[in-house]
Amino acid sequence: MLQRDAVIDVDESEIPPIPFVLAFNDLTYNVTLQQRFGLRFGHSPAKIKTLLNGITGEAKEGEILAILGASGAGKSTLIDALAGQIAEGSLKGTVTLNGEALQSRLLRVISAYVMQEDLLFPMLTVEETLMFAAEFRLPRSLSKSKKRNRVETLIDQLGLTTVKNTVIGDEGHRGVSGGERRRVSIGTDIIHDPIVLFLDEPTSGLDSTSAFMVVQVLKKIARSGSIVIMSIHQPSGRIMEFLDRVIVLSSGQIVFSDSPATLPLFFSEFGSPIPEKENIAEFTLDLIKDLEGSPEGTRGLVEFNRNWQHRKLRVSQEPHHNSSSLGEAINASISRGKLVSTSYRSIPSYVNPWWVETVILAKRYMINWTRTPELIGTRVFIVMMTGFLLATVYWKVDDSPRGVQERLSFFSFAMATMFYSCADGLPAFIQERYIFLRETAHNAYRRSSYVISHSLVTLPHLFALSIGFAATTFWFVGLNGGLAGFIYYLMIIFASFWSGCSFVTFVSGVIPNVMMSYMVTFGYLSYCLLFSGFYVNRDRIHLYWIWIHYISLLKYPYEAVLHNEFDDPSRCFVRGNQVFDNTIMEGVSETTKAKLLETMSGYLGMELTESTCLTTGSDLLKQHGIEQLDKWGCLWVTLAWGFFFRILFYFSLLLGSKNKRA
Ligand SMILES: Nc1ncnc2c1ncn2[C@@H]1O[C@H](COP(=O)(O)OP(=O)(O)OP(=O)(O)O)[C@@H](O)[C@H]1O
Repeated sequence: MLQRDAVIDVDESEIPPIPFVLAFNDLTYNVTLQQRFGLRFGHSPAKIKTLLNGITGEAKEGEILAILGASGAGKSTLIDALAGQIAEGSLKGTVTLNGEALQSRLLRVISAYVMQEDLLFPMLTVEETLMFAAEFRLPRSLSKSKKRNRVETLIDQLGLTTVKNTVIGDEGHRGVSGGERRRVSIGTDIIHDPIVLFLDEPTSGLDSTSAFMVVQVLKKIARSGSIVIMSIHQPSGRIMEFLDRVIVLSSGQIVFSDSPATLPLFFSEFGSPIPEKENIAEFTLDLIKDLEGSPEGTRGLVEFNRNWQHRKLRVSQEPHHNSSSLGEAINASISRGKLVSTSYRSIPSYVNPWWVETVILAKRYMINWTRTPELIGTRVFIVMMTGFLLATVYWKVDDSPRGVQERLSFFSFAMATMFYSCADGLPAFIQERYIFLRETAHNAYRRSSYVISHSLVTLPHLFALSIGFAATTFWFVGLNGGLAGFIYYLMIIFASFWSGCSFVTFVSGVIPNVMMSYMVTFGYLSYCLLFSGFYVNRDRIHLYWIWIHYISLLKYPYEAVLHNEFDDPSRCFVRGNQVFDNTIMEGVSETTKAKLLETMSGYLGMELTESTCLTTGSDLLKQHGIEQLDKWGCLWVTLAWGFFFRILFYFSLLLGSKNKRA
């Protein structure tokens, strides 16, 4: 239940603000370094590396707490520790919000974590991107118009009004600028108006103006009643002015923790005054680097900071903020218009039922997909071009022994086309996988909804491709079975597309690297082709490789089309006349021919004439070892492979998205 609209008329000045205070005490995080296998004998003791060492501090509502430090100082680790991204048990110390320990379920509702990468659908506009985020994260009870209002407010807050109808863009499509993209990315994470916002280097990769604008937006967000905690590498002087508190880290230890305005005094008392006109952040980081290189290290500075903190505590008259409970603070903040449900403790894990999630996901996919006509066009072109080539190369194949051979090779190539043409989806699947990881990290939707919607949206497209390919090849190649044969041929092509694309989707779920997934896909599909039964008959495959024959995705559709082609008992492929026309009989005397005819008739148990059928379609199927499954069995198994890989895809997403640090 969302409260903003119910309390919109409350006079905010009447409600005493109860600030949120996030406190962390003595955070310590150690990791055991992996020992490499070497040539040394005996056990070498496991090495422990301390990434965070006794970190204590606090962050308050309305303020930005920035974590500074050189590369490797532990900034991201500290953000992860505060954001609950380190598995329980590995992190020592406490993190509390107004005195209450932050459980991961509570964190998921009241916080947001903005990662460094901007993982967004490239062909959606800024407004659409935020609207979909609203559909996933705002309660279902909230009307569409209220969700739209929230998006409009956010667009305004993020300074994106002028580009709200511009697409995000990528390498191949012009879109919003890098700074704007970063702000959209932040927007998708804060759509639910979080109390605590964590950002890992939100300004990295941006020019100074864009970085400044991002921090300006963060300041606005903090002022609207949130705690903003971010890591930042080297802030400019202008950005430093926006920061309320700064924690400077060196090798996982705090070397400074206070308002940035006190940095000059701090360093002056430490004995290293900051020269005038020097960038404070740059000076700080350079000094730390120098100290880290000295034999003493930063020990002196750590100690000096500890004394500085004690002195400050003694002098400070500030009342302690943790006096009000989290519940009181949240109620007060809801009254002031914060978009948090009063039932935040019992909020369901997902805001929508699975079928709504499936529909929203499908809609988003379709919008993004239909805006990349070049990708759709390339795939259609490749499939249709292959169909056209096959139709012309195998034009009206006859039933002679050579024609039979050509039919077999046509089927083998045609079925492999379905699988290879699915591989073009690999990069897109992999890119989308990262968006999926980001969104499911905060329970935007169920993994199962994603898998279902992903499967459903591909079906119409695969069906259209199947019709195109089947229509171009069936009649021109002269395949058997009339309309019923065509319908079956269409079904098996569709089933092949389905199983091939399911396999490719599964690979993209397991291997996040594009090149590696291409290699695995093509490697596996070439083994499928080799063991499909076309190159080597089943009865000629060695026993130790026979299992590949059975897991070959191509075996079943290949056998299916052969059944469709050769099952007809009225068709004959070798007649008696072909025996006599054969060049083997050239120069053979009529007496010998008559003798031979008599012997063969005796062998066959019937009179051999020129019209006697010597090889029927079922003989051909037997010769090629295709007798284990009938045509419908082959179709069902092909379809079942598709479902099997979709289920594996689901499990790969389930296991692959447990992304907390150990
Ligand atoms: N699982 C791990 N095992 C061993 N060392 C680790 C592990 N995770 C992080 N580290 C090390 O801990 C240190 C701190 O890492 P962290 O990513 O927090 O640094 P950072 O200050 O955010 O750096 P950057 O600005 O480059 O992102 C680094 O030296 C890193 O190599």
